Amino acid sequence: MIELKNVSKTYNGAKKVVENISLAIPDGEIIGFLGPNGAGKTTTIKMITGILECDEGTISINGYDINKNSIEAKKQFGFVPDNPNLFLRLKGIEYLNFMADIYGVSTEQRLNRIEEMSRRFDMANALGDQIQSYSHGMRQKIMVMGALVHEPPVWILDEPLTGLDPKSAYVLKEMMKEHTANNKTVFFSTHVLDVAEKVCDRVAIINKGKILFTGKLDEMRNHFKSDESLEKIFLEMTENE
Ligand SMILES: Nc1ncnc2c1ncn2[C@@H]1O[C@H](COP(=O)(O)OP(=O)(O)OP(=O)(O)O)[C@@H](O)[C@H]1O
Repeated sequence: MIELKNVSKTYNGAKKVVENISLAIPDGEIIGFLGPNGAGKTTTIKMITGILECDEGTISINGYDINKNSIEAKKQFGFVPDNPNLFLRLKGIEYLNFMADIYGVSTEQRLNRIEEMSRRFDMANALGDQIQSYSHGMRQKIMVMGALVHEPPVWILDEPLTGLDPKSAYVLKEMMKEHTANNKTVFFSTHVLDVAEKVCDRVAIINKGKILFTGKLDEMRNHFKSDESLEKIFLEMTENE
């Protein structure tokens, strides 16, 4: 469970790019964070994960405040950033062991977990190579594997499906479903409506830093039909596919 209460953020004291957001992201459902480019998705995710501090409001993850009890809060989640070009000089396996070390995963647990994820993502033969030799999709997959190696209850993923080949996207979607079937949390951002429609149980729609809608997808469609400004955003997100 992730809870945001009255969260706001400005960069350099300028206009608020996130304005008074309140959101409850429950367990047991895949929640899509949907909005056009520049809407404030990444900024919000950076505040949830403690990379940025919010100017106002509070954020908690499974009850731990990300700013007041940050270590406990950070143990609760795995985070996949939108840019997978990180730790490029490490070999895949070195990166996974590094992440497992940070989160105190035992040797036996990490072996099982790495074996399972590399089989599902078809990465077993690449783990001995440096990440800089990987394709974009492979870099994304190793980031996902690193984020999930400690089996966090809460998954936070920023545009995780962009650039993944169809098979890997399918695998990740299946993993998200399995995770929420175990009553855990999956929160991921996308600017592509089609992705949200294929994966999410519920969506939260953000535009210009404000939450415009939260609810189920069929409710969203009805909402779009009856609201001109939402319809415009809907079109923008469809065009971005
Ligand atoms: N470091 C920064 N300094 C100043 N403004 C920023 C900074 N980072 C983001 N912004 C601005 O904040 C707004 C929200 O950006 P953000 O990256 O959160 O949007 P987003 O919804 O994730 O977009 P995208 O889908 O393009 O990634 C944008 O107007 C962006 O230009």
